[in-house]
Amino acid sequence: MTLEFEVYREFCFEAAHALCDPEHPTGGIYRNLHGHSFRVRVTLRGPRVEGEDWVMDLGKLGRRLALLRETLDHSFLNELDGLGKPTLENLCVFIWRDLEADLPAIFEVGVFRDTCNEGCVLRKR
Ligand SMILES: Nc1nc2c(c(=O)[nH]1)N=C([C@H](O)[C@H](O)COP(=O)(O)OP(=O)(O)OP(=O)(O)O)CN2
Ligand SMILES: [Zn+2]
Repeated sequence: MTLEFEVYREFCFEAAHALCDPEHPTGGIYRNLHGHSFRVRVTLRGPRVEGEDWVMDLGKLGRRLALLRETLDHSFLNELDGLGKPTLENLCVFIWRDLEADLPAIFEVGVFRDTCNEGCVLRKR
Protein backbone atom coordinates (compact mmCIF):
# COMPACT_ATOMS: atom_id res chain seq x y z
CA MET A 1 0.00 0.00 0.00
CA THR A 2 1.33 3.46 -0.93
CA LEU A 3 0.74 5.99 1.82
CA GLU A 4 -0.31 9.41 0.65
CA PHE A 5 0.23 12.53 2.74
CA GLU A 6 -0.83 16.15 2.69
CA VAL A 7 1.70 18.64 4.00
CA TYR A 8 1.15 22.37 4.11
CA ARG A 9 2.74 25.65 4.93
CA GLU A 10 1.14 29.02 5.50
CA PHE A 11 2.11 32.64 5.20
CA CYS A 12 0.33 35.93 5.79
CA PHE A 13 0.33 39.18 3.90
CA GLU A 14 -1.31 42.57 3.93
CA ALA A 15 -2.65 44.14 0.77
CA ALA A 16 -5.03 46.75 -0.59
CA HIS A 17 -7.63 46.44 -3.30
CA ALA A 18 -10.80 47.94 -4.71
CA LEU A 19 -13.51 45.83 -6.34
CA CYS A 20 -15.59 47.68 -8.88
CA ASP A 21 -18.94 46.24 -9.93
CA PRO A 22 -19.46 47.36 -13.54
CA GLU A 23 -23.18 46.58 -13.28
CA HIS A 24 -23.65 48.98 -10.37
CA PRO A 25 -24.24 52.69 -11.13
CA THR A 26 -21.63 53.83 -8.58
CA GLY A 27 -19.32 50.78 -8.70
CA GLY A 28 -20.86 48.95 -5.74
CA ILE A 29 -20.06 48.71 -2.03
CA TYR A 30 -16.51 47.40 -2.48
CA ARG A 31 -15.39 50.11 -4.93
CA ASN A 32 -13.38 52.21 -2.47
CA LEU A 33 -9.72 51.42 -1.81
CA HIS A 34 -9.44 49.27 1.33
CA GLY A 35 -7.10 46.71 2.86
CA HIS A 36 -7.25 43.17 4.21
CA SER A 37 -4.98 40.80 6.11
CA PHE A 38 -4.68 37.56 4.14
CA ARG A 39 -3.52 34.09 5.19
CA VAL A 40 -2.44 31.68 2.47
CA ARG A 41 -2.17 27.92 2.88
CA VAL A 42 -0.40 25.84 0.23
CA THR A 43 -0.89 22.06 0.47
CA LEU A 44 1.15 19.41 -1.30
CA ARG A 45 -0.10 15.85 -1.68
CA GLY A 46 1.90 12.73 -2.34
CA PRO A 47 3.95 9.87 -0.95
CA ARG A 48 7.15 10.25 1.03
CA VAL A 49 10.15 10.54 -1.24
CA GLU A 50 12.25 7.41 -0.88
CA GLY A 51 15.25 7.98 1.33
CA GLU A 52 14.03 11.39 2.49
CA ASP A 53 10.89 10.35 4.36
CA TRP A 54 9.00 13.50 3.49
CA VAL A 55 6.76 14.67 0.67
CA MET A 56 8.90 17.79 0.43
CA ASP A 57 11.16 19.63 2.82
CA LEU A 58 8.83 22.20 4.43
CA GLY A 59 11.82 24.52 4.77
CA LYS A 60 12.28 24.48 1.01
CA LEU A 61 8.55 25.07 0.55
CA GLY A 62 8.74 27.99 2.98
CA ARG A 63 11.59 29.59 1.03
CA ARG A 64 9.59 29.35 -2.19
CA LEU A 65 6.54 30.86 -0.51
CA ALA A 66 8.67 33.70 0.85
CA LEU A 67 9.49 34.66 -2.75
CA LEU A 68 5.80 34.77 -3.63
CA ARG A 69 5.05 36.75 -0.47
CA GLU A 70 7.43 39.48 -1.65
CA THR A 71 5.10 40.03 -4.63
CA LEU A 72 1.93 40.11 -2.53
CA ASP A 73 2.81 41.81 0.75
CA HIS A 74 1.91 45.52 0.92
CA SER A 75 0.87 45.43 -2.72
CA PHE A 76 -2.03 47.10 -4.45
CA LEU A 77 -3.64 43.93 -5.78
CA ASN A 78 -5.41 45.69 -8.65
CA GLU A 79 -1.99 46.41 -10.17
CA LEU A 80 -0.59 42.86 -10.05
CA ASP A 81 0.04 41.53 -13.57
CA GLY A 82 -2.05 38.46 -14.33
CA LEU A 83 -4.33 38.65 -11.29
CA GLY A 84 -7.31 40.36 -12.88
CA LYS A 85 -10.09 41.46 -10.53
CA PRO A 86 -8.59 40.93 -7.06
CA THR A 87 -11.10 38.49 -5.62
CA LEU A 88 -10.17 35.61 -3.33
CA GLU A 89 -10.94 33.24 -6.20
CA ASN A 90 -8.53 35.00 -8.56
CA LEU A 91 -5.89 35.17 -5.83
CA CYS A 92 -6.06 31.37 -5.50
CA VAL A 93 -5.53 30.97 -9.25
CA PHE A 94 -2.71 33.55 -9.30
CA ILE A 95 -0.90 31.78 -6.45
CA TRP A 96 -1.43 28.34 -8.02
CA ARG A 97 0.00 29.49 -11.36
CA ASP A 98 2.97 31.12 -9.69
CA LEU A 99 3.88 27.93 -7.81
CA GLU A 100 2.87 25.00 -10.02
CA ALA A 101 6.08 24.77 -12.07
CA ASP A 102 8.21 24.56 -8.90
CA LEU A 103 5.79 22.43 -6.87
CA PRO A 104 4.46 19.55 -8.98
CA ALA A 105 2.78 18.00 -5.91
CA ILE A 106 0.62 21.09 -5.31
CA PHE A 107 -2.88 19.99 -4.31
CA GLU A 108 -4.62 22.92 -2.69
CA VAL A 109 -4.30 26.67 -2.34
CA GLY A 110 -6.41 28.42 0.27
CA VAL A 111 -6.65 32.18 0.78
CA PHE A 112 -8.33 33.26 4.01
CA ARG A 113 -9.36 36.56 5.55
CA ASP A 114 -9.64 35.46 9.14
CA THR A 115 -10.77 38.86 10.41
CA CYS A 116 -13.77 38.65 8.04
CA ASN A 117 -14.43 34.94 8.70
CA GLU A 118 -14.11 34.13 5.02
CA GLY A 119 -11.86 32.44 2.54
CA CYS A 120 -11.58 30.48 -0.67
CA VAL A 121 -9.96 27.15 -1.49
CA LEU A 122 -8.81 25.95 -4.91
CA ARG A 123 -8.21 22.21 -5.13
CA LYS A 124 -6.92 19.82 -7.76
CA ARG A 125 -9.64 17.36 -8.84
N1 LIG B 1 -16.80 35.34 -3.45
C1 LIG B 1 -16.23 36.50 -3.04
N2 LIG B 1 -16.99 37.46 -2.49
C2 LIG B 1 -16.44 38.62 -2.07
C3 LIG B 1 -15.06 38.82 -2.22
C4 LIG B 1 -14.29 37.80 -2.84
O1 LIG B 1 -13.07 37.92 -3.01
N3 LIG B 1 -14.90 36.66 -3.21
N4 LIG B 1 -14.51 39.98 -1.78
C5 LIG B 1 -15.21 40.95 -1.23
C6 LIG B 1 -14.53 42.23 -0.79
O2 LIG B 1 -13.11 42.07 -0.83
C7 LIG B 1 -14.92 42.75 0.59
O3 LIG B 1 -14.11 43.87 0.88
C8 LIG B 1 -14.77 41.69 1.66
O4 LIG B 1 -14.89 42.28 2.93
P1 LIG B 1 -16.10 41.94 3.88
O5 LIG B 1 -15.93 42.76 5.12
O6 LIG B 1 -16.25 40.46 4.08
O7 LIG B 1 -17.35 42.44 3.04
P2 LIG B 1 -18.88 42.08 3.33
O8 LIG B 1 -19.73 43.06 2.61
O9 LIG B 1 -19.13 40.65 2.98
O10 LIG B 1 -18.93 42.32 4.88
P3 LIG B 1 -20.07 42.06 5.94
O11 LIG B 1 -19.34 42.34 7.22
O12 LIG B 1 -20.48 40.62 5.76
O13 LIG B 1 -21.15 42.99 5.61
C9 LIG B 1 -16.67 40.85 -1.06
N5 LIG B 1 -17.19 39.59 -1.52
ZN1 LIG C 1 -12.05 43.73 0.06
